[in-house]
Amino acid sequence: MTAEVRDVTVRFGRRVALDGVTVTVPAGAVVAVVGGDGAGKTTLLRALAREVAPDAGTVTSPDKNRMGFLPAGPGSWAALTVRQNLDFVGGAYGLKGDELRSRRDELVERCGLTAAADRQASALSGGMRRKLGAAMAMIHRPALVILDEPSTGVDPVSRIDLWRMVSEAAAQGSGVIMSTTYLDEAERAAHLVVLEAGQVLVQGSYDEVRSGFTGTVTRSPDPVRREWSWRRGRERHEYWPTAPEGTDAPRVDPDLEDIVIAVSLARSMQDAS
Ligand SMILES: Nc1ncnc2c1ncn2[C@@H]1O[C@H](COP(=O)(O)OP(=O)(O)OP(=O)(O)O)[C@@H](O)[C@H]1O
Repeated sequence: MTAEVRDVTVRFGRRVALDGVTVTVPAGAVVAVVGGDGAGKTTLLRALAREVAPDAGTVTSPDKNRMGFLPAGPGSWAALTVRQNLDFVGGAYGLKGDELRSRRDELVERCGLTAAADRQASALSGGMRRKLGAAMAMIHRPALVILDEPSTGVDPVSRIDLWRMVSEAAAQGSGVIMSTTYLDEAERAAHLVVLEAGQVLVQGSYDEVRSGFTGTVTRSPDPVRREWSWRRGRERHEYWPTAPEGTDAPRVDPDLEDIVIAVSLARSMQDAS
């Protein structure tokens, strides 16, 4: 195990950002954290990076110099070029000379920024800047890589670069935890954690999450209970915690998006009742 939060609660004033959350990041694995706005993703990552102290529970993570953290903000210095940003953080982590240069050049190439290597970070697109920030978090091959929405704003082709970097870091033994709003991306992770309102709704491998899902999802242009339905393409999907009633709409094999929405709907209906 590389890092873990166990029964962690974090409060900001009266707001509970994390409520009894337990998540483990194994060495060599990628853990994806998904959840809506305000679900607690950033707080979970900041707790692991030891930027927020828990009000209850325990956080186990490596020393600061064995972690790499891409925060929710820009994650790089606007006035420095791509190469200078990487040199600066690499140097801060003790890399120097040829080792630093070759690791920097490798990462510049991996994240598709070779043509932009001498451009200031302020002149990069939002997506390029996220990739640079992710590269900066990995330059020293840390035991734990923490990435807060590295792929937000990154185009679909560049997301492949980013995913390759993340997979390589895990293949070399780092534990990686990243938040993402893209559920297809989360499906690729070894382990996924779905947060809502500071609590873990479900977690496990994609197969575990799928096999633990109960109920039925149907599809039709006209759902029977609109409040239990959501748009998917031209139709709507509808969740039935037990068997469907009053419809012979075809069933669908739910993907992660269906599962996350269905489980959140069930939770919010339960809270409302
Ligand atoms: N520094 C803070 N001070 C006060 N409240 C905070 C602070 N940080 C987070 N919160 C609150 O804690 C809750 C969880 O926030 P967090 O940023 O962890 O969620 P998130 O899942 O990352 O959301 P988003 O995707 O919108 O960033 C929210 O209600 C948020 O308003």
